[in-house]
Amino acid sequence: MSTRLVVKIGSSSLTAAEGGLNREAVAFFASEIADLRRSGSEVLLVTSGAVAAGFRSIGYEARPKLLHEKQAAAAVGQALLMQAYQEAFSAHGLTAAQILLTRTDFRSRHAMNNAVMTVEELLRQGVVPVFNENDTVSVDELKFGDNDMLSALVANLLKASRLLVLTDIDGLYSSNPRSNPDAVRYRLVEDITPEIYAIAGGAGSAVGTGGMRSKIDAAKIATRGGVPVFVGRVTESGDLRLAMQGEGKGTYFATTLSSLPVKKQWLGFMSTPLGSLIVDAGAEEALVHGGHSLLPVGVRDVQGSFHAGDVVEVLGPDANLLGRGIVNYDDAQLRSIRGLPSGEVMRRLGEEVHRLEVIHRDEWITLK
Ligand SMILES: Nc1ncnc2c1ncn2[C@@H]1O[C@H](COP(=O)(O)OP(=O)(O)O)[C@@H](O)[C@H]1O
Ligand SMILES: N[C@@H](CCC(=O)OP(=O)(O)O)C(=O)O
Repeated sequence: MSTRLVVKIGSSSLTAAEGGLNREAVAFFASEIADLRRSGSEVLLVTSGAVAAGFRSIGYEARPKLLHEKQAAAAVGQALLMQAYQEAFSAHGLTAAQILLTRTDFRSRHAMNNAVMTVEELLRQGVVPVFNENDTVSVDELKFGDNDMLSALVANLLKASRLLVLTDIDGLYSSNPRSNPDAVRYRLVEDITPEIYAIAGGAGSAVGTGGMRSKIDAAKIATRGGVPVFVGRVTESGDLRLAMQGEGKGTYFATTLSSLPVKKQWLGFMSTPLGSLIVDAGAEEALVHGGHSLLPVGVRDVQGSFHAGDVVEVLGPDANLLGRGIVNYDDAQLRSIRGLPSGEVMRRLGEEVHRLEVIHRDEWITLK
């Protein structure tokens, strides 16, 4: 199978702080991508820059902060962005396709599977899919977060060989090098620990959002789904190839995990939980380390209103998130049997019980 790469380019790499699209930068990245395509790699692009490219054209002096202003700027900037990509790719004989997504598009597994099939078809036809969040219609609670997150979800769903997150800095440093000149760079991160989170700070420029922290969030999700990640800088011809080959100017995040089935990706990262179950220490151990299903006896508390078949979050005794699963009981039913041994559950509910487990292990993903 050919190498499949997801390349994410941040606003800071495509636009100037005072706004407006840097067409030379777009042409440069298109030529780097075309080079990889020529050697047989499939490339999917996740691009930011719509808001930054558009705000000056409609008269704002700086990147707008209000939602409707950002949405207006994105409506203009996304068209400019795609026009620039179309031109830049066509100079290399390539066609670009625009895919704008919001989180609601992935609420149902059916819709998500359909989007995956469309992208697979574009790749079969040799097209470069270009993703961005559909900023003009998505509001905060419907957002993926930022494009670092979107790129991780795309990389997992399309089972990429590697995710390359391109930004204006050559990787993760021991603290933000903009404020600490003595900061040292990490070349390889094998495990994304709380210490790694602690050193990652916010955005470094007037156009970037999320900073290093959102790249670490994205790396965590991608590596969880079996996709290794590069976060760094690509400024000279050949840099993207080096980044793909493991010799780039940046930090590599390794993974030993294999790819997650699409159903579990949906469950973990796209679904909307409708309630929470608090479980005891024994159930935490069984779910997270034992690979077992959750039984009523381990459920301490039930929050929210849900039906059998809905997605719920599961929290440990300290209220820490353990994971998500598809629940086999309605919330009222579950309240009446929580903490009970299985024999007692059968006695009380009898024929009402379709599946004894509260969450079956096949319908569970650990997120701890
Ligand atoms: N520990 C760190 N190591 C490296 N960069 C960091 C760190 N903490 C914060 N940053 C900042 O993260 C910025 C990159 O994120 P961001 O501005 O959101 O870029 P993009 O637009 O490419 O997504 C860097 O320019 C840097 O200032
Ligand atoms: N979707 C937005 C970008 C959001 C975003 O994540 O930006 P960045 O941190 O520059 O990758 C846009 O196109 O302006």
